[in-house]
Amino acid sequence: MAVSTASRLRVLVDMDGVLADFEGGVLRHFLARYPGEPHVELAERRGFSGRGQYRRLRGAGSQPGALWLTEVFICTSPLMKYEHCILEKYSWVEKYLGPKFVERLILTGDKTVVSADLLVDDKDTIKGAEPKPSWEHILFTCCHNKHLELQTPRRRLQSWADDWRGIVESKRRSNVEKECYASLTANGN
Ligand SMILES: Cc1cn([C@H]2C[C@H](OP(=O)(O)O)[C@@H](CO)O2)c(=O)[nH]c1=O
Ligand SMILES: [Mg+2]
Repeated sequence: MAVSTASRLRVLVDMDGVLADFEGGVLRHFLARYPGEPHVELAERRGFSGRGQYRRLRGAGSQPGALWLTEVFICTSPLMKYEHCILEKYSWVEKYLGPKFVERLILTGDKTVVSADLLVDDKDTIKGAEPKPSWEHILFTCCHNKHLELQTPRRRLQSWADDWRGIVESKRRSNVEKECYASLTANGN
């Protein structure tokens, strides 16, 4: 049976804050390096930039999810100070997800130009050169974004225990419906 292209789904999965416990790692590192210093508990984190919140305070790992989606790529941005982080990201993916996923690792400073159906990402606002990215952004809940109220129709994935299959399947259904509608209107029906 021929499979329509609309039923094939490409999902981009962010790395820090979604697959890797970025916030927990930063806090553990901070506590080890600056014992006794004021710090921000994960329950108190607000806003994407931890650095900003620490600045204000001073007056100034891992949780790989079970992924068996249609076509999954890891889509991650390197830090501006990229010397170590690029190698570390590749090593992390190989260690926790295996060599097959190394081939599916996309490092980009601009996720809006990557083409996919879904992007699961903990950053609340994702901007770039493409004003209308092809993907729907699914906000992955993280300590820094859990208090944000999303405007309809934006959707969240609370954790990997949440219903990611439901999100993937609803996207697939909507793609198939769009394709059917397009072919009906193209045929003058
Ligand atoms: C500075 C900063 C970076 N990051 C992550 C996001 C990017 O990875 P990712 O795209 O995998 O989420 C990377 C570069 O900014 O570091 C945070 O998650 N929080 C921060 O405060
Ligand atoms: Mg992230």
